[in-house]
Amino acid sequence: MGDSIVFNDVNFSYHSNDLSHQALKDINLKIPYHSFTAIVGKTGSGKSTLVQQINGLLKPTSGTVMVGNSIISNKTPDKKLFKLRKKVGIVFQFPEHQLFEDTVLKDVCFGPKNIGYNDNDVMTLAEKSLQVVDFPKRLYDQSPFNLSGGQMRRVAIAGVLAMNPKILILDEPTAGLDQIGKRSIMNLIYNLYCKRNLTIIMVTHQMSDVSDYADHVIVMNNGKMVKMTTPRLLFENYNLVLHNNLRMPEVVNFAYHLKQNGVSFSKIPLNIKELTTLIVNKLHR
Ligand SMILES: Nc1ncnc2c1ncn2[C@@H]1O[C@H](COP(=O)(O)OP(=O)(O)OP(=O)(O)O)[C@@H](O)[C@H]1O
Repeated sequence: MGDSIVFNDVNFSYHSNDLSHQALKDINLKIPYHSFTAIVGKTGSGKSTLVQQINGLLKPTSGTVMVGNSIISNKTPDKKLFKLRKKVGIVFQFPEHQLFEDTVLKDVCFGPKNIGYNDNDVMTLAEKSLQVVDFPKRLYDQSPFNLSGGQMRRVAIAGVLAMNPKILILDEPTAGLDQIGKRSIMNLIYNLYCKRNLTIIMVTHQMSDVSDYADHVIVMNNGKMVKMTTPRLLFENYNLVLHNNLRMPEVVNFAYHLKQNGVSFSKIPLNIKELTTLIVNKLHR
């Protein structure tokens, strides 16, 4: 059985002497092994801060995070986190921030080399990972900074996969991509989830991705976890959606998915009901 992730009373402040501005407040949650968990919430609600606690990039100001048997607290020495970082890979919100070598191939080799694989294994792992993300061989010697947004995302994902993580964290993996690019990256992530037995944790503003791929969803607001639930139950609790994450494209997606999931509009307050009906009609025109 693989590792689950447990947060026990986690608080976090970027300025340890100023507890009036906590980025995370009293977080208690459990993410099961081999689940696909989406994290949603308004800008600044603490999503990125939350996921960075899982591989110890940020350590809780108080409380603990458990990943399997590994424990992360503010007392955990950095050298103890090395093993954990092999197990938990993060693809950051801006992939260009994690690419720094002068060619794609060197970039993907960096991770496995850094964690101690020998040169032959490094090359095998890097090439295999680039194949898995469907990255064209003719571009291996290109600078990663000359690539399109979608290709850069693929290289960043390959770089993390080359370290054979068990848990893959993706912070807004489709931000800034067009619809085709978004769909293709999401298909790739979902394939990895199914074929590699990974546990996936994905920060997203795309409600349709929550409904299409996730089996659990965490709603954050102002540093607190408002709810951990299933996408289905989230859709049924429209007020929860409304108060935590309302942006126009999401209303469209939610209206559409409410309809698809056969959720009764009678559960929705009248003004929202009118709005969603209007949008759904527009969608099907
Ligand atoms: N490096 C930092 N130093 C100080 N404060 C920070 C830092 N990074 C984030 N914060 C603050 O912590 C809080 C949570 O930020 P976080 O980036 O986790 O939110 P988020 O939900 O991921 O937002 P977004 O959707 O915009 O990515 C915000 O108030 C933010 O301003």
